[in-house]
Amino acid sequence: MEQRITQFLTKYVKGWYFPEMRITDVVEIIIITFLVYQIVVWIKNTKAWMLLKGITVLSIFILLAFIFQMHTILWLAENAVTVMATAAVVVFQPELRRALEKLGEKKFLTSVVPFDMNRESVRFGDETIEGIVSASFSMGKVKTGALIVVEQAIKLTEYESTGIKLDCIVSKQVLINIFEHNTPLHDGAIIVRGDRIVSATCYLPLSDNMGLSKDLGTRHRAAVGMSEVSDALIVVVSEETGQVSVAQGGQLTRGVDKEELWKRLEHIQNKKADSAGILTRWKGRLMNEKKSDK
Ligand SMILES: Nc1ncnc2c1ncn2[C@@H]1O[C@H](COP(=O)(O)OP(=O)(O)OP(=O)(O)O)[C@@H](O)[C@H]1O
Repeated sequence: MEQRITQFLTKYVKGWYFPEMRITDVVEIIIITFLVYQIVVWIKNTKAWMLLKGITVLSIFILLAFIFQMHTILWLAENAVTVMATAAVVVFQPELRRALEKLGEKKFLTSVVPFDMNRESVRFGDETIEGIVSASFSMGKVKTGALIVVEQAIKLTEYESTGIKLDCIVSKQVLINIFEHNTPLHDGAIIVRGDRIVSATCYLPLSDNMGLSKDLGTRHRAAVGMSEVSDALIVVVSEETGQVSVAQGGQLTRGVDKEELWKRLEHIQNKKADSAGILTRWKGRLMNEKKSDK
């Protein structure tokens, strides 16, 4: 294979210099390309994008200082590097944690190392999707605000504990009832794990993403914040406009329609839930719990 590549190159691209290439070099290039791409996507989707812009401006400034031999500025820059690197790690701790968690989620890792062999094949049923979609749009019609967090692989126990514990099957009626104005559970977010609502009135972390539209209030900021620190999909219904939006991976898609929301939920539906979850908590329907009327 390697010989054939070399022969081809020497035959058709004469006069060019090609260092000897082994298969491992090709694999290495592919891995590095993939890593660089992932880092660029990560930077683009987090506040690291702002940092990158700042670093670029600073680098240009230092380059100018170097060209014009401004020794004091160069000395300051040299000594500030370690402090700035430490500060960046502290500031970007949530993003770095999220990036490492994401690495652990990757399918290739689980296919190489079978960590969880007894996994469920479906995270939640179609009735749950139906319940979330129809409740969201019904609430949107009458401008009832709602915040629904659909948990994925990363367990949201720390956020669950900020709210009131629940244990009931997701249905359109239950969701509408929870978010009804002036009821004890309407404030904050609910967390959906599998087919069940496990907590209501939960407090979510607010995003400090400067790029978010200024007309968005704390409900939408909380949705984006939650999606920055976890892999959850968050459905937001605006009390002001009745619009249904979806936050995932730090990105907010505003004004989705029924089909789009259904597709987004369906996309995460078939990602497998981990076996530990199955052992410690039941997420599906109990024998005597019937499907709700739609
Ligand atoms: N950190 C949070 N965690 C969970 N829920 C929150 C959080 N912050 C605000 N909320 C919810 O959002 C409501 C306030 O929404 P606000 O009007 O500020 O946001 P908004 O994004 O403009 O949404 P809307 O379009 O519905 O008005 C609160 O009553 C509360 O239910």
